[in-house]
Amino acid sequence: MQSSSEINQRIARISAHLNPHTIQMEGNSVLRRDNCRAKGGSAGFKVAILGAAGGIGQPLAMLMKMNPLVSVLHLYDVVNTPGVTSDISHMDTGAVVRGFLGKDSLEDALTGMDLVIIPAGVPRKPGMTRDDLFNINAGIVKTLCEGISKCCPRAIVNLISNPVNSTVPIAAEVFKKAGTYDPRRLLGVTMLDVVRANTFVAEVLGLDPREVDVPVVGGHAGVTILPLLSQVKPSCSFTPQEIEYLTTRIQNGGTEVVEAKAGAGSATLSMAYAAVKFADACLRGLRGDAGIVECAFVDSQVTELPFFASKVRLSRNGVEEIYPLGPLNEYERNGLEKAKKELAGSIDKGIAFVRK
Ligand SMILES: NC(=O)c1ccc[n+]([C@@H]2O[C@H](COP(=O)([O-])OP(=O)(O)OC[C@H]3O[C@@H](n4cnc5c(N)ncnc54)[C@H](O)[C@@H]3O)[C@@H](O)[C@H]2O)c1
Ligand SMILES: O=C(O)C[C@H](O)C(=O)O
Repeated sequence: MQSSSEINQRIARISAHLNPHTIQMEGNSVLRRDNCRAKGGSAGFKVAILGAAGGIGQPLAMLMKMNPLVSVLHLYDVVNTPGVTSDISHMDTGAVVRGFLGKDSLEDALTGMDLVIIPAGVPRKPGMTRDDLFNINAGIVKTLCEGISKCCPRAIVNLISNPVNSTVPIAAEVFKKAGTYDPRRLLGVTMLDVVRANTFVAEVLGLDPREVDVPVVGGHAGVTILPLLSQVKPSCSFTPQEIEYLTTRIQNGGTEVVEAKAGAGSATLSMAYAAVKFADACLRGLRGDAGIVECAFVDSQVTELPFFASKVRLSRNGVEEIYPLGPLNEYERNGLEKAKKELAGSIDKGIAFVRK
């Protein structure tokens, strides 16, 4: 026979399951939020994913749960987080997973985080540009960044939501307004452009993509995506036709996926892969590993524009060093001028959105 206190405990556990606002799911145990134990938690960093129930968010959450550098994983969305959290929390890896549903739980989701990854917002449909997402996603990113300023102002922020060329300036303005802006800690994620460039270049060269390193600079939309094919490692050369083919394919990689998905969204799986590769680099930087270099869209003085994507070295503080573009050939110099012209407008639009 069970005692009444045992029965009460069981009822509390069942009601915690049923009320998505009050549950926390930790490893294999489900506990009320006001009575939590970090059971099974390993030493590591606390990471929040905002938009965790989406097309990118779900595989990203799964891959971050597999990352040994993560001790606590917070999954926040305005829909469906209880199901995603329950599902992912059954994985027998070290990270403790907690789900947060709806805007009232944003502050709890963010408090104490070391890294916040943001794939929240609407994706493109065929015929749309990334800028067509501005009207909806600008407001979403602004609200989420206000929460970050308040609850985890020293967290590293990886911003995925499009248009990245405008959402990163929006985030910077929100942080400036709150007095919490540290340019080293805000990074627009352009890793998917690098991942695509490595893949497409490897195909042309007949190499394993893991052996190829293509710097991609500028921004994350159309002509602002500028692969520097003259700086590919291992050192190689391309015909003018190959350069034209590769540049166009890398710049249109996102559109290629949007069209293939025919209305069902944009890149999610390759993006989750790229986001985890980038987040892992940020976490290794936070841990103090040396020589972590990746491309990212950051507050920059590499050009006359206030934000620009180029190679950056990551450290305990986020972006420790921003590398210059290096020698460009004529094709790349022309590409750079086109990229800067379009980028300038997108950056201004983001800044104006917050200052208005
Ligand atoms: N940077 C890149 O390289 C890159 C690559 C692919 C997609 N993206 C962008 O990432 C974003 C997400 O794409 P997706 O395919 O995952 O879209 P999706 O619609 O599948 O998922 C988005 C998620 O965001 C959530 N969301 C909406 N408003 C929110 C809010 N206020 N707070 C928290 N969550 C909120 C939705 O509920 C949904 O679960 C899009 O803007 C897309 O363009 C960027
Ligand atoms: O193309 C998109 O709209 C999504 C993303 O920016 C991508 O490059 O795949």
